[in-house]
Amino acid sequence: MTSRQSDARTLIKAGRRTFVAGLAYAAALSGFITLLQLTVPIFMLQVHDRVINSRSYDTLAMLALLAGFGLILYGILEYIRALTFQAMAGTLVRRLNLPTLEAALTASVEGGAVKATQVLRDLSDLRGFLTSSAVMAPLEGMWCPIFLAVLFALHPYYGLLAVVSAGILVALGLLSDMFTRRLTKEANQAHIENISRISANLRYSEAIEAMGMLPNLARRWRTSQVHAADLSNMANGRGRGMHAVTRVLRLTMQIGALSLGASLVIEGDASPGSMIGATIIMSRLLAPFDSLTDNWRSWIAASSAWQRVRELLETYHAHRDTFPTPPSEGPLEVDNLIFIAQGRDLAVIKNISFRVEPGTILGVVGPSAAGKSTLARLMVGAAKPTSGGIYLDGHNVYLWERGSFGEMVGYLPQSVSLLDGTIRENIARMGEPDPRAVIEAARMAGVHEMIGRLPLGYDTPVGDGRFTLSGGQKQRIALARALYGRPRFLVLDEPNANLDAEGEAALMRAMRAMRDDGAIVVVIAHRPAIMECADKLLVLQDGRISQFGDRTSVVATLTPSRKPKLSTAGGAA
Ligand SMILES: Nc1ncnc2c1ncn2[C@@H]1O[C@H](COP(=O)(O)OP(=O)(O)OP(=O)(O)O)[C@@H](O)[C@H]1O
Repeated sequence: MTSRQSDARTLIKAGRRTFVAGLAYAAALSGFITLLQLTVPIFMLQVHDRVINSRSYDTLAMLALLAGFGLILYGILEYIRALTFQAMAGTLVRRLNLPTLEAALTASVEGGAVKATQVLRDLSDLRGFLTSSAVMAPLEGMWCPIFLAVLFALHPYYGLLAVVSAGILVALGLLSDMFTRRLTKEANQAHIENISRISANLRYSEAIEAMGMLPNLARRWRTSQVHAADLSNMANGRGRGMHAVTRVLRLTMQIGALSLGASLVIEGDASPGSMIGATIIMSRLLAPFDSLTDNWRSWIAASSAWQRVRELLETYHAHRDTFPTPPSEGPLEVDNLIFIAQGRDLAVIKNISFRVEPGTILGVVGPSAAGKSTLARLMVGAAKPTSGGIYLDGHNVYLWERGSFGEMVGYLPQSVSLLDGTIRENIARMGEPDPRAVIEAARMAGVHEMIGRLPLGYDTPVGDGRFTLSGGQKQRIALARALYGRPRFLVLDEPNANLDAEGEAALMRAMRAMRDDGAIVVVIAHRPAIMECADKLLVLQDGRISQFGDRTSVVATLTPSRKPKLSTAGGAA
């Protein structure tokens, strides 16, 4: 068992414990609530059998007082039970929120974005379920024997009728479940996949719009939607049918109870009061069975949601250090690093090792699909090495506590996306912005003046889906975000892809300033000009290091016959 799994299991166990403890407490409360539900039938029984016969107002007043007290207590306990579930839902979601979000992030990095979105939805559905009436239904059902005991005490026939009726309703519930369970599950799954697929596609709305792909997408979506709707309709149809049968039977049973009571009264075997009381108790007893199937379905849906949360946590819960580590002042060491992507056989990074001292700019070049971006992701701990490791001052970057690691690291990914917030918030990495540090980072990225020219300046809202900035502007703001707080370790993946000459010059100035400050700067680029400021060059080819050393000596060893293969390195020459 890996540590990642054991950590996730502790979390899952804690979640289950919270649920079971809350359920046990609520079950005990439900016992008292069930007893107090007898208030009205017992009151009616007493009024019929005592007050009407004795014509005593005193007795009526006393009974009304006792019943009032019982009902107030009932209301209070109901309220406490609802609060218990609310607290349980709150605790469960609070405990799982961050780990689930972290696991969802890891899943997204590893290509499981659709699954991740669904699970975040599942967590919120679980919260809804835990505060719904469906979760209470079995608790109420488990105290049914109290009602049964009272019915048997009133007359054995009432008890027998109740047992038979409850048995029939349970059998109907099971039958209904048997008819609908598989269909409901398939319909839910189809619906989830549908929504996830279309929301994933909507992120590429510009390409869809520009190339007129909507009709094709709509056709595909409609086909899968019709399939999901068919399954859902079939399951609902069967469920509703069974529900109608159950309801009719339940009402018939109540009529049966009243008829039985009437014949017992006629025979002199029971009092009229007991007839009224028994009918009410009978209806209370059978009421939960009415929505047995609906509640059952909610439980199934909740258990599937929990299953998905569990799976995500077990598969993607990243085991990292929880103690902050001080910023590194030491070298970057890559040690026998191998990376095999999930579900792939072939390694993307094939056993590479190198070392870079502080105060160095390392340029990484190589042909397309050589593994450069993967190496960048591994360096910043966004991907987990399959074996070997990457160390900063001797500490494993993947295991590093994320908060302290983030303070020390600047990363500009290949595909830049700004988060939903203002420019100021984005540069400050969505934390509390330090105005001086924000402006310093923006100046270093050469973007301060450009931001100043925007109508709302640093308060301009940006993020996916907002079209306020050009590609180059976004890239420079993302560069400022990477430079924020003068990180000791800077990884820039294609930072000049969208930059003009002025932007590129600012970028090189920033890289040199960081290097002179003692930082390690790793830069991946296809456009060669930027490699002029590199101290060392690493040529990556098919996941292996083909050259590594001082820029001048690496460039010198690149023979003309090899240059075309390494267009960027060749350019650097
Ligand atoms: N998570 C992953 N799952 C599957 N394949 C992956 C994953 N990460 C990387 N790869 C594969 O590894 C190879 C290298 O990808 P990478 O993005 O690192 O190349 P690159 O050198 O940065 O290329 P480019 O210069 O075109 O950006 C590609 O074939 C890619 O499909």
